[in-house]
Amino acid sequence: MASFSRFFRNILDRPGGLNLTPFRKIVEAADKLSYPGELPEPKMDNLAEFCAVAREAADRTLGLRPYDVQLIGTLALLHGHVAEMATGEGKTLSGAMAAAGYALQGKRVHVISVNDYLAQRDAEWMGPFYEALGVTVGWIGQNSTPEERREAYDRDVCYGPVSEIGFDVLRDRMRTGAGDIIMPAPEVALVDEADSVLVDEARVPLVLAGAADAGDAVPEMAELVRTLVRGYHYEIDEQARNVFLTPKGADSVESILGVELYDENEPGTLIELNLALHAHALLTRDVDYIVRDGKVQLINPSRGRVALLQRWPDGLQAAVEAKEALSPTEKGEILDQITVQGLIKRYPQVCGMTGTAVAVSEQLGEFYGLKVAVIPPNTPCVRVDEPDRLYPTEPDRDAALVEEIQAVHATGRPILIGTLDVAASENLAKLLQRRGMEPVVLNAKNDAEEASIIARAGERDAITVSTQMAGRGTDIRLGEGVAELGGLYVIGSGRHVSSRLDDQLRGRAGRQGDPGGSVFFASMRDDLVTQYVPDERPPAADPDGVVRHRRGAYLIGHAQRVAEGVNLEIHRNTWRYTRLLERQRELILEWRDKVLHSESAAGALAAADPERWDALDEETRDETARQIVLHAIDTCWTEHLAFLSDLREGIHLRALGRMSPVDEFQREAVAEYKTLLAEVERRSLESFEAPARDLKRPTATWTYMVQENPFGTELDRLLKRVTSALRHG
Ligand SMILES: Nc1ncnc2c1ncn2[C@@H]1O[C@H](COP(=O)(O)OP(=O)(O)OP(=O)(O)O)[C@@H](O)[C@H]1O
Repeated sequence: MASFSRFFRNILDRPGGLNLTPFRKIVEAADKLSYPGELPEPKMDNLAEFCAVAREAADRTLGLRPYDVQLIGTLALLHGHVAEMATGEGKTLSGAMAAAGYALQGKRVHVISVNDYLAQRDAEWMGPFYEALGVTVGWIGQNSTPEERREAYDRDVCYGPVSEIGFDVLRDRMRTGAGDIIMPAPEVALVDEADSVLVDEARVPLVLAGAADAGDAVPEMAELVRTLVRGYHYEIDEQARNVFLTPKGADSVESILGVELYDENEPGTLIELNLALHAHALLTRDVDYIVRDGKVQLINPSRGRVALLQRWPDGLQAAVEAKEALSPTEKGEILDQITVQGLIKRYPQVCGMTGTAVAVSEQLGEFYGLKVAVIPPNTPCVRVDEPDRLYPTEPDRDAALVEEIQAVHATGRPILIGTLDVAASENLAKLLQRRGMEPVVLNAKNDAEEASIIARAGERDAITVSTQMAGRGTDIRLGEGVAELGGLYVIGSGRHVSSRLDDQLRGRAGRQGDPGGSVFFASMRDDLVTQYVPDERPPAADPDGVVRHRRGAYLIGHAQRVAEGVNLEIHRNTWRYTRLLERQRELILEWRDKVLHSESAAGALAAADPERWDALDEETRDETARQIVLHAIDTCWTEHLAFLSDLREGIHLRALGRMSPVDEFQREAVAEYKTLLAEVERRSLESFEAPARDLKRPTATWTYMVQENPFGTELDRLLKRVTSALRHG
C-alpha cells in the first residue's frame, strides 16, 4: 500500500514552510458546494496539505498546474460525491488527484472508465504523478491476460473499463482454487463518465456465459420474415421495442409453414418466428450491430462503440446470424450475472465525475445514494448554443444540414457533426462528398483511430462526422486562426433520446473558454418523435420549409422527456427483478467462499458418510471434497439462473389476476432458492459416493449484452395471448 513518499515530505517540510492559506480557501469552497449540513465526514485529514502537495506533484511531473476548480473537484470526489465538471475542465487530473488521496489513506482504488482506450491512456498519462506520491498504478483492458490483470489489481490504483471489472468479478466467482482469485476485495470506486456507467450501462446486466453447442440457426425463418410486410403482416410498437404478428400475418405464416403457430404444445415454431421477426424488424445492421470478419458485432447503444465479446441471448444471436446469412456461433450457458448496481454496491466507498450529472441526479440518488456536486468552470463558457432548426421531414432536414455545412465550411471554420448511428454517419458523408466536401467519418467501424481523428477535428477546414459518443475523452484543440472564425462548430443531425447526450455533443466545442458554437437539426419525422409521441400532430412549416411554430420545439422536447421516462422505468424494472437475485447471489457467494477457504466441505462430507471418508486417501480427500461441493454449488447456481430467466419470461401469465408480476417472481424465486440449497447438498453427496464422475465445467467464456425484455413487455405478450385466444377460441 502507498505510504507518504519522500516527495510528499519534501514539499511539506520546505524551509520557511508552505503557505496553506489558499488551499484552506479551496477546502472551504469545496465544503460549501457539497451540501452544507449533510457533509459526510471528510475522508481524509489535512485536506489543505494534500491539495498543496497534489498541485506541486502534478505541476512538476505532468507540467499541469491544477486549477483551483480542479482541486475543488478532487475534494468533492474525496467526499464521496459525483462531481459535475464540464468537458475539457480536466477531469482526468482531478480524478487522479482524488484516487491518489484515497490511496494515501491506504485504500485500494478502481478508477472505472468507459473503455479500454481511456483506461490505458489515463493510467499512463497520470503515471508520473502517482509515482511522485509513491502511489502505484496499473490498468486493464479487454485484451489483458489473467496475469496482467492480477498485477494491475494489486496496484494501489487500477484503471479499467466497467465491463472488464464486472467480468473479472464474475470470473473470480467461478474460481476453484483460493490462489486463482485475481481481484482483491474492492475498496473505492471512482467512476469516470459516471452518468454513462451508472445510469446508461446499468440497464443491461453483465452476463458471463460458458460455451456449449453451436447455436441453432434458422435460415428458413430468416427467409420467411423477409417477405412479411410491416403494417400488414406485423406491427412494431411505438417505442420500437416489440414486434408482433397481426392476425393476417399469423394466417399467412401458418399457411406458408403448414403449422399451427399458437399450438400450446408446440411452442418452438412460434418462438423461432418471433426471434427471426425481432432480428428482422427491430435490429438494424450498422445501427444495432455491424458485420465484421464474418461475425455479428454488437454496438453498445449508449456509447456507439463495438462491444467486443458481447452477444444477445442465444436465440436472438442465432436469428441475427441467420438474417445476415453467417454461420452460427456457439451457444452459451449463463454462468453468472451481475448488474452495474450489484457491482458498485461491492465498494464501501463510491464517487464519480462527469460533464452531465445533474440531469441524472435523481437516479444517482435513488440507485446509488450518491449526491451531485456542481464544480464551476475554470474559465466561463462562451459557446453559442443556437436554438434547434426544425424541418417537416428527414430529407428536408438533411438538405438543410448539407447547405449549412457547405456554407460554414466555405469560411474555413471546422465542423463536427454528431449523428445518431453508424448508418446516418455514412449517409451524411455521402451527401457531403457529392457536394465536393471531404468529411472524415468516425464511427464504431474504425474506433481504433478515433482519438487521433477527433484530435484533429479542430483544425481549419476540418469536417468530421462522428456517431454519438465516439471519441469522448479526447481533447479537440483549435487550430491556428480557428478562434477568429468562431471556434469549433458542433452540429447535431438529430436530437438524442436523452438531453445528456445532446449536451455531451455540444460540449465538444467551447472547452476552457474557447469560442465555439452548437446547433441541432431535427425533423418532425425523426424517430424520437414518431416513436415516443406518435399521436401528436406536428405543426406545419413556414413557406421557406422551416418549422418555426412553438409547438415544433415543444414536441421535440416532449418526446425526449418521454424517452427519458421510458429509460428510467426500464432501469427501475431491471433493478426490481434483479435485487433479489443479487441478494441470493451474495448468500451463495458467502457459502462458496467458505467452501473455498476452509475445510467445511471435508467436514460435511466426512460427517455424511464417515466410512467412505475413512477409505479415501488422506492426502487428497480434503481437496476432492472441496471441488465436489464447489462444482455442485456452481452447477446449481447456473440452473437457478436459467430457472429465474424462464420464470421472468413467463411471470405475467402466472401472476394474472393475482399478485403483481414482481411479487410473484420474488415469491417463486425465494422458494426455488430454498430447494437449491438442498439440491447442492444432495448432489455433493451423490458425487462423493460416485467419485469417478468427471467434474466438467464449461470453459470458453464470453459475455452477454442482455436486452431488457427482448421478447416483449408483459402487457404486449398478454395482448398476443388474448389475440390468439380470440382467433382460435
Ligand atoms: N491544470 C491544467 N492546466 C493546463 N491544462 C490542463 C490542466 N488540466 C487539464 N489540462 C488539459 O486539459 C485538457 C482536457 O483534459 P481532460 O481530457 O482531462 O478533460 P475532461 O474534463 O476529461 O474532458 P472530457 O469531458 O472530454 O473527458 C487536456 O489536454 C489536459 O492536458
